Amino acid sequence: MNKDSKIYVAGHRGLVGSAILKTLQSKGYTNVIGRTSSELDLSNQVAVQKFFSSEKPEYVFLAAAKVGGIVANNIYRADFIYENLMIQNNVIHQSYLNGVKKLLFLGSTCIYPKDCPQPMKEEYLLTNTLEYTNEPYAIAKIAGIKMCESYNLQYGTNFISVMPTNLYGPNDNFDLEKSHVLPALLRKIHLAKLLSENKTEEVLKDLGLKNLEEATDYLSKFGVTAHSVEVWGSGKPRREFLWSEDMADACVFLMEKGDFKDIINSSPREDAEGSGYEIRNTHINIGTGEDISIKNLAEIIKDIVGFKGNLVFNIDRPDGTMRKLTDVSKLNSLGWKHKLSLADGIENIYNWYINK
Ligand SMILES: NC(=O)C1=CN([C@@H]2O[C@H](COP(=O)(O)OP(=O)(O)OC[C@H]3O[C@@H](n4cnc5c(N)ncnc54)[C@H](OP(=O)(O)O)[C@@H]3O)[C@@H](O)[C@H]2O)C=CC1
Ligand SMILES: C[C@H]1O[C@H](OP(=O)(O)OP(=O)(O)OC[C@H]2O[C@@H](n3cnc4c(=O)[nH]c(N)nc43)[C@H](O)[C@@H]2O)[C@@H](O)[C@@H](O)C1=O
Repeated sequence: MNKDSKIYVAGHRGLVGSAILKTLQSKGYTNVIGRTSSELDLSNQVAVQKFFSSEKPEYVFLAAAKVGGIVANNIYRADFIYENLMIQNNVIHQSYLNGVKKLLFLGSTCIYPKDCPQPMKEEYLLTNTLEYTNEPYAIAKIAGIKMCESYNLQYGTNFISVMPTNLYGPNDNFDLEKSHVLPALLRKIHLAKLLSENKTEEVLKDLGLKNLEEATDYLSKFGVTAHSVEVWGSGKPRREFLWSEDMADACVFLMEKGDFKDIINSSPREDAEGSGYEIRNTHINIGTGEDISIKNLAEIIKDIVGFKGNLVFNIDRPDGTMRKLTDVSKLNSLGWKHKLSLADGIENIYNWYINK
């Protein structure tokens, strides 16, 4: 990518897209474009066709998607598979038709089997059954990986798929029901602390409500009181967390590196001799290679926020996959490693949240 190359960041207001935009701008890229979902609905084939043929981006970061935590994935199953397939089909296909030089597709580590050997290597894709709570989303992401691979093989495109671990950072979704664990726990524990200190005005401001009774009623649905905070599941599942700006740095690093073939270790497939299908690994993991139990995560957040009450584990809520630790040796061997520790990241995001 040259500093004046036309770069389209799809989903530039989201957690990852906003971090990619910031990283590109700080590195001196001057021709970065974005569209909100109301300006350009990426699930609309005609609108995406018009956008690509008029704007002709040279590079594409595909960070627009229907995203949510375990419960959102489990409830809105149709929306997660439909919207993600539509968005990625439109953007990947138009990128091919319009001669995009390089595209980076963001998948997720939920593409790996539910009981995957740990740490999860790239080659474990499609070796066993998926976790049920996010199966529709994972199937859409696998379709995206296979789409990039297939276009590379058939049309000689330069499309890379990356599989990030659980991410967090500025511009995350803090909805108490639909968000991921880290922003949800941070907000719940923060609100419980405010309740315990009788900071009514701040509680109402955070929730956008008018009276304390309404607020306590609402918070009780999420197990948030002045004395305790509900944590979903058993607390035993382990997750790996990466700061969104480290994620963005890895994405830009990979886009600045050579062709996808230089990045994704190519080696002949044993089962594809003579077919022309010669790329074994289709994607690359992005993570820290370190994980933590949800119970420990909640305790760290509690310490950082300064809440003195209890954590209550609600086993009527799903645990999901018990462990999904990424093997990041491929990414590390290319020369990239994450910078921010989880404790520093939680401090950062808590400061961001209370000052936003
Ligand atoms: N968050 C995480 O922990 C993880 C995320 N990922 C992947 O990373 C990528 C980015 O996720 P994240 O930043 O967290 O998601 P966010 O929900 O924060 O942002 C997604 C963005 O996508 C845009 N978008 C959604 N639907 C449409 C549409 N129909 N048309 C146009 N734009 C649309 C939204 O735009 P607007 O704001 O304008 O409405 C939004 O800004 C996704 O592919 C996700 O699957 C992977 C692993 C973990
Ligand atoms: C990134 C990844 O994110 C999703 O998968 P997930 O990792 O299971 O998502 P999660 O962050 O929502 O939960 C992680 C763990 O944490 C527990 N947990 C405790 N208390 C809360 C809580 O208050 N909220 C949430 N959301 N989870 C909680 C929760 O029960 C689970 O055991 C995919 O659907 C898919 O989107 C995907 O790719």
